[in-house]
Amino acid sequence: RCEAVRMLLTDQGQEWQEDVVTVDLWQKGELKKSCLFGQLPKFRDGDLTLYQSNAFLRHLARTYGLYGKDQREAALLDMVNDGVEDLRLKYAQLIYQNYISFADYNLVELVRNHLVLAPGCLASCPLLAAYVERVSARPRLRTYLESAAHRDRPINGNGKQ
Ligand SMILES: N[C@@H](CCC(=O)N[C@@H](CS)C(=O)NCC(=O)O)C(=O)O
Repeated sequence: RCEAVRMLLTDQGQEWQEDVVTVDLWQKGELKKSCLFGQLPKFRDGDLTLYQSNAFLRHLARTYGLYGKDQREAALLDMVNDGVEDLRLKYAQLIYQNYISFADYNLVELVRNHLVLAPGCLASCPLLAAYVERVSARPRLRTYLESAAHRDRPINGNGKQ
């Protein structure tokens, strides 16, 4: 959420100071309570404090003459930036909520078969093991994988399972 701000400031030859918030500090809750919408990032320019990263960008755009030459251009730039925000929200959904494809089901199914035959086979592959765990833990999938329908279904047609 801050990277476009960093890019803008860098390209405009500006310097800034950052306070990096650790997950531990955030989880204590006090800072969250102090934030206007309960979220970071927070931006300070002199005595002006802002929340909402697009507001930071707009403020900096006004400061450094990056908001078009008149109201009409500013309106067009707002339109483009709102389009970028829509895309960012879809990106966030992909990364945080729906980061899986059909190939994941196919791979996890095959790796799980190996685990039935050789339960320790991923011992030296912690990343792969964690990935299989993560996909298998998706709520609907987990219920299915734990069901008798799945557990009792033979894996191999020749009985070698
Ligand atoms: N619309 C806000 C979104 C801010 C946001 O999503 N912040 C996240 C981190 S990127 C956050 O503070 N998450 C912690 C929480 O909600 O408790 C912006 O553009 O600044």
